[in-house]
Amino acid sequence: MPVDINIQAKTEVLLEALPYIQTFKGSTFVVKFGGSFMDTERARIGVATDLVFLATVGIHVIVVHGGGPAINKAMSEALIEPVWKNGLRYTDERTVQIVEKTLNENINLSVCENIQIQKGHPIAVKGQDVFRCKRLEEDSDGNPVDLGYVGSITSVESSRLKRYLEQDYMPIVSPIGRDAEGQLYNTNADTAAAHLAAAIGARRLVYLCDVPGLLRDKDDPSSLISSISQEEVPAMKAEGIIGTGMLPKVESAINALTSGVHRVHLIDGTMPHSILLEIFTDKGVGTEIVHAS
Ligand SMILES: Nc1ncnc2c1ncn2[C@@H]1O[C@H](COP(=O)(O)OP(=O)(O)O)[C@@H](O)[C@H]1O
Ligand SMILES: CC(=O)N[C@@H](CCC(=O)OP(=O)(O)O)C(=O)O
Repeated sequence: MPVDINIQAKTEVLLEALPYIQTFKGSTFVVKFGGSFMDTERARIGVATDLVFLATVGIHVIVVHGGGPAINKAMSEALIEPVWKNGLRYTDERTVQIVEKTLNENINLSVCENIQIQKGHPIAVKGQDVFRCKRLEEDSDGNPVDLGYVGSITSVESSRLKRYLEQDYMPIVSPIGRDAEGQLYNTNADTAAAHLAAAIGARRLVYLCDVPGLLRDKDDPSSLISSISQEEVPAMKAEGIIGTGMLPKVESAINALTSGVHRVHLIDGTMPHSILLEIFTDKGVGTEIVHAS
């Protein structure tokens, strides 16, 4: 009887995934779900399916979501003009209320709903119950900045998240912090995800964005860099290859790697099932940033 090529190819895909599934079973992955592509239903459902797949094969998944475009929209409705400095939103008293409401009441619940539709077990977690912050006073180069209620994360209270993981929930966390007095702070979601990955001892940190990964020329999708070591990053920054948008991801990636995360992935969240293709195939589809050798 002739062998069905289709069945053989499908079998090969499943078998290629087996060693990865065996290796990652019981590990923790932190996945940052960027706001830039959340408005596409296909992407939202595709990402949710992949996350539920990871959880079903025994990987503990924590999602940190963004929501920049939704915050812009809510600010515009409140007649507030967004102001950005080095990729961070200037956040006054009214804006921090809008950020909190948009992220916790709108985006977070929508991400939970999509996970639930795919038969996963999400649990909504307000970032202010996890991230301890102080006012951000310096940028990443050490220069003084005044961004209002933008927070710098000082610690992560991970015990609640660990408990949720033990109970097989998938925590969905917003990027908001608070200080000891209860003041809320807006934090960059990329930075929050990296702090969380480091604190929880994650094996992988995955950034989902709206580009194929780190590109040598950001306007040319074919210039994808498949793998780099953290020690190559300073030269790429100096050459101007890593620009606004990618900068917080790559800088946070380095901090996470330095704090014990094994590997960081930058992948295209709009590409159908990019998470599965990156994690469970030999070649991957995005960029991986690995420890200095
Ligand atoms: N070298 C680079 N490779 C890829 N993207 C880059 C690069 N430098 C800057 N970028 C920009 O970073 C953006 C991704 O970051 P961002 O818009 O903040 O996404 P998100 O909101 O999903 O976190 C890309 O859309 C791209 O414009
Ligand atoms: C301080 C700061 O800039 N916070 C971000 C928080 C949301 C975020 O990071 O969302 P994305 O991942 O979609 O960009 C903001 O206000 O937009």
